[in-house]
Amino acid sequence: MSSPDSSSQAEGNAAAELAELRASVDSIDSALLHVLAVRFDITRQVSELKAKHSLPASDPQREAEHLNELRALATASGLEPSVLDPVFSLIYGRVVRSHQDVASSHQFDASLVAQSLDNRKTPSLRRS
Ligand SMILES: O=C(O)C(=O)C[C@]1(C(=O)O)C=C[C@@H](O)C=C1
Repeated sequence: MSSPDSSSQAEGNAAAELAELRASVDSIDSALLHVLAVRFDITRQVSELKAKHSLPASDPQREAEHLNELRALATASGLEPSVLDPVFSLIYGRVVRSHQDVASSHQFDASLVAQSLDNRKTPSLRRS
């Protein structure tokens, strides 16, 4: 049987090992966050491009094809491919919403410009 001393030492070792593993998890999460921020920065440019050219916000075929490529990559990296589905469904959902928001604000801007051009055409009512 282990003495109280050796079991508290084992607990201390486990706590130290857990802290070390958590530090690794934390740095990986920071890297993930950074990569995600860069991805959203690029898809923000896609939002602008799609809004400017009135392209559809969502492209299910591109999503399906890309997800298939990623599934193959996941398998090759020893990852269970199904973990990708909820992650990418969330990412695509967010991106499509951003595309829609940017498209609406472009439409709003365009209608304000049209309105102000229209107002300029309307003869002003002058009092005689
Ligand atoms: O590639 C596009 O057309 C995008 O809008 C980007 C993106 C993505 O986040 O990867 C987002 C939405 C589309 O449905 C497909 C892909």
